[in-house]
Order: sequence, then structure tokens, then C-alpha cells
Amino acid sequence: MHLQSPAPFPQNRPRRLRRDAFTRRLVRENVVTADDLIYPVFVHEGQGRSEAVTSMPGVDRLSLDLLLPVAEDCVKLGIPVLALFPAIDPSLKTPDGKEALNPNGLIPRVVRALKKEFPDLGVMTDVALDPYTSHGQDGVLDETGYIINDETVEILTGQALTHAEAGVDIVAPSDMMDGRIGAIREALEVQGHIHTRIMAYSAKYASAFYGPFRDAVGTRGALGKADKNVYQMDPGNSDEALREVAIDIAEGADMVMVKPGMPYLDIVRRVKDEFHVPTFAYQVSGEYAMIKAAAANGWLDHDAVMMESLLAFKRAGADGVLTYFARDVARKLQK
Ligand SMILES: NCc1[nH]cc(CCC(=O)O)c1CC(=O)O
Ligand SMILES: [Mg+2]
Repeated sequence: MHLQSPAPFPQNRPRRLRRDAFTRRLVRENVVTADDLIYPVFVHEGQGRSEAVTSMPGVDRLSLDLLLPVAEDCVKLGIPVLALFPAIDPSLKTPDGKEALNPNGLIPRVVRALKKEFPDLGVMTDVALDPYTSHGQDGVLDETGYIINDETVEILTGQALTHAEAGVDIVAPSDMMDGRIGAIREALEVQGHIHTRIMAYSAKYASAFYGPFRDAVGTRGALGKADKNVYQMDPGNSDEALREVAIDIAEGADMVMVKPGMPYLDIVRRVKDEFHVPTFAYQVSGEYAMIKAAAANGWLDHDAVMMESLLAFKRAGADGVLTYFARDVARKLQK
């Protein structure tokens, strides 16, 4: 009979640090706070008008009077910024989207009202033409249907200036035209809007996860079967995102963004590691809809998955996240 060797034991026991809640809290590397949240909202004309966005349970299109209490709630919850997206009356849509330049249009009016009522709440606006164009593209088309860059940038620059004049804090170009950050920054400087911040949608992918958003702003029908592949990035690309971010920083962006979020956390990490600038991610409508749908079926625990998904953004290096869950998350954090 041979001698039995002692039972092998682990050289290391990482489980020691997971044994109690206090140690887990002590060594936790990343946390989500209300400061990390940007809350996207959909606005439309009218009084007392609230319309549910069916593909985004819990999200409604609101008229300004109904948005004000939501903004107040954000202030109470400590959410730093509200991001505005308009659902424009179809009668105002044109091929060139020129309603985007109307200083008394929906967005400038909402910005003025929000800044008057809640001066300490940050307001961010989307710079892109898709809510305003009859074809639903983010820019203007040539006779072949191609989205033309430089003419679009000119209109976008006017749109950004219109928002700045209304008092917006942050303009966020989401159109993916080349050179628009530089053009907007120069125009803002020349017009004396030296404090207006630019959050650039620098690495925005041509994603199928935007579907519910297009329902919310009412562009899905106009867009039809068309896609945005000639300006938004190819989902197969990663190095290209770094080139896009480098360009936008050089052109004057204060903050950059990666979009969509969860399926693109590898890009968030690369951007943060490479540039060390304020980096944001957008947990887009389709990501929200997936979680909502699974939770509604009882397949996922809504709050647990919501919090874990937000933590994943922080772990990937994001400084903040645009998320339709912002108020739910902030409310949960207050408890
Ligand atoms: N400029 C359009 C825009 N701005 C934000 C989103 C998507 C946001 C979301 O899905 O939540 C889109 C959709 C698109 O590019 O078609
Ligand atoms: Mg670019």
C-alpha cells in the first residue's frame, strides 16, 4: 500500500474577498452613480399630450408641459443631463430638413423653457436632420439618393447654432458627416458661444438596434427599407472607431461617444484606453427594448439586469451612459 499524498489545496483563494458583502463592497472596482446618467426624452408639440412608444415600454413622447415635471424629477434624482429628441409634425418635414434651423421650432422652445425653469439641469440636444427630413435620412440627398456631406454639414452647423442661441448646454451631433465637429466648433466660437460643449457621436455604427428609436421620433416610415450605411460605421470595424474619435477630438469635441452600447463595449474600452477623454456610451432603444421584453415575460429580473448593464458600461471605461433607464436607476440608487 502506497502513501497517500495530502489533498491538493488551491495556491490562491480569490473567494476570500467574495465571502462577505462588506469585503465585496470594499474591493469593488466600479460603481454606478446618478452622476453617470444622461436621460434621453422624446418631445412633441401640443398641450397635455403623452403618447406611449409601444416598442419602448415605459417611454412616452411628451409635450413641453408634461416634460417639465419629468425634468424636475431628474433634478431631484441628481441626474445631470437631459437629452432632447423631437418628434416633428410630418407637415414640417422637407427634403432639406430646414425646420431644424427654425429659432422658434420645437427644440429651441423646449430648451429655453427647461433652462428657465431648471437652470442647474444640463440640457443636451441632438444635431442631426433625420427628425426633420421627409426621407428620414440624417442629411440631404443628391439626385442619386446619396447623402451629401458638405451641404449637410452647413445645415447642421446652423442647427447647432440655433440650439446654442436657445441656451443649450451641450450639442451632440449624431449624424456622422465628416468635418461637422470642426465646422460647428468654429461657428460656435465665432458667434461667441464659447461655453457650448460638444459631445460628438464619434463612433456611431449603422445598427439595427435603433429600430424602436425610429418609432419614437417617427422616422421609421419615411426611412422605409433604406439604411444609413453610407455614413454610419460598419459594425465589423474597430480600428476605424479610433480614427473617427481622433478626428473629432482634433476638431474640437469636448466629449466623445460610442453607440450602440452593450454590443460595442469593446470599442468603449479601446477609445478610453487610447485617448483618455470623457467617453460616453449610448444604451440605445433596441437594447432597452430587449431588456424590457425579457423582463415582461418573466425571463429576466428587470432591476438586476438594468443595474448590471449599467455597471458593464462603467467597467468598460465609460464616464457616463445615455440610457432610457436613467430615472429608474437613479431612483433605485436613492433607496
Ligand atoms: N440621428 C439619429 C439618431 N439619434 C439617436 C439615434 C438612436 C438612439 C436609440 O436607438 O436609442 C438615432 C437613430 C439613427 O441613427 O437612425
Ligand atoms: Mg467622423
